[in-house]
Amino acid sequence: MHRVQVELGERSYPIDIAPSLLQQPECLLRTYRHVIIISNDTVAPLYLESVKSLFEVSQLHTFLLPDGEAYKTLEQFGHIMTFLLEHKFPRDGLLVALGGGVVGDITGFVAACYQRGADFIQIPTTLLSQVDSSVGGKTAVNHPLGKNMIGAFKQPQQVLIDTDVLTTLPSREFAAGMAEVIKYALIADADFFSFLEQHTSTIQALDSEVIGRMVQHCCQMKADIVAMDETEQGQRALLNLGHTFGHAIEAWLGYGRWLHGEAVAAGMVMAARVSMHRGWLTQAELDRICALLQRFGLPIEPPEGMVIADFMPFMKTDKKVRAGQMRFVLPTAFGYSKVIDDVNDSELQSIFA
Ligand SMILES: NC(=O)c1ccc[n+]([C@@H]2O[C@H](COP(=O)([O-])OP(=O)(O)OC[C@H]3O[C@@H](n4cnc5c(N)ncnc54)[C@H](O)[C@@H]3O)[C@@H](O)[C@H]2O)c1
Ligand SMILES: O=C(O)C(=O)C[C@@H](O)[C@H](O)[C@H](O)COP(=O)(O)O
Ligand SMILES: [Zn+2]
Repeated sequence: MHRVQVELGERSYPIDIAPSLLQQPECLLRTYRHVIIISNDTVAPLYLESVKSLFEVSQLHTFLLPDGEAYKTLEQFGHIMTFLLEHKFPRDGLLVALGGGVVGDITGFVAACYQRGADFIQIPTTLLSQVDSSVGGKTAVNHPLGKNMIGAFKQPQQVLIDTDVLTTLPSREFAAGMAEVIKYALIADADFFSFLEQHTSTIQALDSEVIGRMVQHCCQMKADIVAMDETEQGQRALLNLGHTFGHAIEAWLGYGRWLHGEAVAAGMVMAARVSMHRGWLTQAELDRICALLQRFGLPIEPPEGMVIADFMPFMKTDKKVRAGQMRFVLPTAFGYSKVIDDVNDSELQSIFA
């Protein structure tokens, strides 16, 4: 088993990573009298029984969301709240997020708000949620006018990552998770980029050892950044590489048309194009980024028909905007990124026209 610790003082917690972790009841840090598992109608038939058997409690209930990004909404948040109140869920109970990033983000937001704060644990079942969304405490729901616009920072009590669950994940979803994996390499780790290039086939074959190392590496990188800057006052914004463009794609298309990871992949290429325009990346480096994304079946262009003017309204209301100025995370060298605050409309027009 790999363990990564997120060091946040009294809000510190472990991330445990292992195959068959969900068969090991001793993986739970502490006991609760009342537990509510939140999942969806795709994941529950696969893993709900295993997760239920981890708990020995008098009160255990399950709430199932409809599946999909389109349901990461305030409306579903309201339905969960009603369910908790109807089941007299106490503030010292435990919420369990069993699913991908959609279930994790909405459950975390419920945990942040229910009676002003309840405990929750993350049991992420997609690659994307294992390497990214289950860690760091960003929780949210979407709004038609912007992605993750309503949310809170709320750290989980622990994160349980059973890498065996990836065997049932559709390949398109696995690829979407690889976009966030590649993101870590482009933020700060050129050696990790080479590792991913060298291990593409074993990763795609779900080699247990390679997947375990890769998930641990991403969780460690994210844990280190979050420990430095929990609420994104500075360095944490690096985790947003590709997201300023990517969130615009998701919102413009309508949530769920492109997967989050697909939008981030195309967004990272757009960010890399800005970097190349500024002389920070060579054409060969841009080609190398595109090649790796494409080997994992990810898009490297924005959706057909989406022009730079379509991005602008969303990018101008991105959460990173400060004093009215857009801020972008851009690679300033291969495997090294920075937050840049002097990109303007005309530069974007000239690159993407
Ligand atoms: N909080 C954060 O820091 C953070 C980070 C990255 C992404 N996100 C958010 O995460 C969301 C995307 O998460 P996602 O990519 O996990 O998508 P998702 O939660 O929609 O899950 C993807 C699909 O896979 C299914 N699924 C999940 N686990 C499965 C399994 N083991 N076997 C078979 N099917 C399975 C789901 O039911 C769903 O259909 C977005 O809303 C994004 O904004 C949040
Ligand atoms: O944890 C973070 O910080 C991230 O930015 C991780 C991203 O992969 C993730 O998609 C996050 O939800 C985006 O955050 P947002 O603040 O731009 O909504
Ligand atoms: Zn993301």
